[in-house]
Amino acid sequence: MEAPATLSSEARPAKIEIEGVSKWFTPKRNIVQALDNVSLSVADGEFVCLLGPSGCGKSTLLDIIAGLTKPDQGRVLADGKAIEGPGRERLVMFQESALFPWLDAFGNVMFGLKLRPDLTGKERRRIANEYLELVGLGKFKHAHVHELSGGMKQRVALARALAPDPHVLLMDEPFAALDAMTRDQLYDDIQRIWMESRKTIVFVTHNVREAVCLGDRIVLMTPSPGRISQIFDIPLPRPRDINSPELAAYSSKIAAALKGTANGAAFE
Ligand SMILES: Nc1ncnc2c1ncn2[C@@H]1O[C@H](COP(=O)(O)OP(=O)(O)OP(=O)(O)O)[C@@H](O)[C@H]1O
Repeated sequence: MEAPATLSSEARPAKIEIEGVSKWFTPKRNIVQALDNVSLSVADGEFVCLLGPSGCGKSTLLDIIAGLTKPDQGRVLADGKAIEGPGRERLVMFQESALFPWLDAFGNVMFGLKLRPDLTGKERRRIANEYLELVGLGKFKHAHVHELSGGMKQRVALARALAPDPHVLLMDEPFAALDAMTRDQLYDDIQRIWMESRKTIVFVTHNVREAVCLGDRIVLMTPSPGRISQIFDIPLPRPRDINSPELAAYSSKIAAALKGTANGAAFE
């Protein structure tokens, strides 16, 4: 099950190449090393989960891929070019949906489409409708944010992130604040959408089962400083059922590996 980083992605071209990335923060005159010499290649169309305890640098790494934060050492390439800043080809979806409360669902997705000035207004409206249908919210396009459940808000956020057609979708614990039933439904949806679109997805989580349900590979990270400790291939067929015994078997192996890391006991 365990595989070196280079093996599983060698057949496909690399979409994202993280090369020797280190990052330090200096809060209140302390020095925190968030990432230490992290290297990882993510293949085109691959679904990679970054898994690890709080503080191991998952979000920092995602922000660096997004171009929101710069590494202090090393570099990240997207399609062979150094990432200089955020761009519409790499969009982030966060734990909190960050929707605009004064807009309805349709308006929020249309806002995301401002990143596509190449499209006409008519095309943007068609695409916004298409993505709201894709996430199962066609009937709620005129619902305002306060009328939507937590799961529906995350669906709108997903439609908003997908509609501009990014090459890479970066997801930072997008389902962590949702109840288990809503999450299970979203696991089905995100797998269906990924299988249809074959976007490259980098997904941050501290939930082992979630990572096994979604990832082609799971990148296990350890804190202080943030490093990659192991990479697991998950060759289970899709769509995967988070409650299946096969998935539970993988989860328990990975959870055991986590127990060997600092704070490993804190994992679900
Ligand atoms: N802007 C910042 N200023 C100071 N320290 C930071 C900043 N961002 C992150 N850190 C520190 O860097 C380390 C890695 O943080 P990061 O948020 O990337 O970890 P994480 O694995 O995503 O954690 P969590 O699962 O809790 O979100 C932590 O020690 C954190 O306190």
